[in-house]
Amino acid sequence: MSEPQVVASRYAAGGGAASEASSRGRLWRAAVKWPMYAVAVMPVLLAAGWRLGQGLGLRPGQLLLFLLAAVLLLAWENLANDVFDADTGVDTHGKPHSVVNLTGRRDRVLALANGCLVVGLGLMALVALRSSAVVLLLVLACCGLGYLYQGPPFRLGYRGLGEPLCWLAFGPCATAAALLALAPAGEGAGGVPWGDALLLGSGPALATTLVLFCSHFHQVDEDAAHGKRSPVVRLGTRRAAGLVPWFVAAALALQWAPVLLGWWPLTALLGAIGLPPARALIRLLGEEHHRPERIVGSKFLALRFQAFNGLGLACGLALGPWLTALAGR
Ligand SMILES: C/C(=C\COP(=O)(O)OP(=O)(O)O)CCC[C@H](C)CCC[C@H](C)CCCC(C)C
Ligand SMILES: O=C(O)C1=CC(=O)c2ccccc2C1=O
Repeated sequence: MSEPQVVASRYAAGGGAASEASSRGRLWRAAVKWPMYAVAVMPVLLAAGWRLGQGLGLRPGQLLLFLLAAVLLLAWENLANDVFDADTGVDTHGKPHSVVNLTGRRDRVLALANGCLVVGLGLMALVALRSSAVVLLLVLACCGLGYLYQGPPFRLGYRGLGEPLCWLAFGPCATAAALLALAPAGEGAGGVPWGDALLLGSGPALATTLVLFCSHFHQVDEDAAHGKRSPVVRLGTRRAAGLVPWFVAAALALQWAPVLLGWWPLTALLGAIGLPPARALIRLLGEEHHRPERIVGSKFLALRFQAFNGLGLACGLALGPWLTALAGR
C-alpha cells in the first residue's frame, strides 16, 4: 500500500489524535511533493552549465529570478491540477493527498493557484525586461501547454496526449527561455535559440516526460474508471513498462551523441550518474507493473533519474573546459 493509501486507511479505521495529526502531516508532505520541483529548475540549471562551459558569462540575478518563477509556475500547475481533477472526480478516492481533498476548499486552492501563476509570470516579466521579451512569450507558451494538459475544455492529458506536451514545455520552450534569460541584454536579438535549446533540452526533457509517464502506473484503474485514457491505460501496464528502458536509452543517447560528435566535452557524460535509479526503475516496473501498491514510488525513482541525470549533465558541461585545461598542463 502506498503512503497516502496507508494514511487514508488509518483515517477510515479511526485512530488517536496523535496518529491522526501525523497522518495529516504525511498527507501534506505527499501533497507538496517537493522533489517534483527538480523538473522546474532543470532547464535553467542546464542553460547555466552550458553557458559556463562555453566561456559565456552568467547573470546570477537572472538565474535566481528564473528559478523562483519556475517553481511558482509549477506550483500553479500542480494546485490547478488538484482543482481540475476534483471537478472531474478522478482524484476523489484515489488521491487523499490532493490539496482540494485535504482542505475541502476548492475555491481557495484555485485562488492560491492563480496567485502563484500571477507572481510567477510577474517575476518572468522582470527577467524578460532585463533580457528579451521573447523569454516571457516562451514561458507563456509553457503555461499554455500546462493548461492544455489539464484545463477545461481541453484536458489533453485525459486523452493520453500529456507526454508530448510535457516534453515540449520542459524541453525546447523552457530551455530556449532559460538560454535567453541568462544571456546579456541584446545577445538575444538574433531570435529564439531553437538549435541550442533542442540540443541541450531534448534528452533531459525526455527524462522529465518519463516522470509523468511513470506517475500513471499505480492509478491505472481509477484513471480508466473516470475516462482518463493515460498512455498506461491505453497500452496496458505490461506494454507501458516495456517502454521505460527506451525512454532512458533515448534520453541518454540524445546527450551522448553531441559528445561523440565532438560538440560537447567528455565530462558531459557525467549525466550517467542517473543510471542507478533508472536501472532500479526499469527492474521495478518490469516485475511489478500490475501491482499498484508496490509501484506507487516509481514516479519518484524516475524523478531521481531525472534529477541526477540533469545535474550531472549541467555540471559536466560547466566543468568541461576546466578539466581540459588541467589535463593540458
Ligand atoms: C501536473 C502534471 C502532472 C500531474 O498529472 P496527473 O493529473 O496525472 O497527476 P495526479 O494523478 O497526481 O493528479 C504535469 C503536467 C506538465 C505540463 C504538461 C507542463 C507544465 C509546464 C509548467 C507549468 C511550466 C513550468 C515553467 C518552466 C519555465 C520550467
Ligand atoms: O504530480 C505529478 O504526478 C506530477 C507533477 C508535475 O508537476 C510533473 C511535472 C513534470 C513531469 C511530471 C510531473 C508529475 O508527474
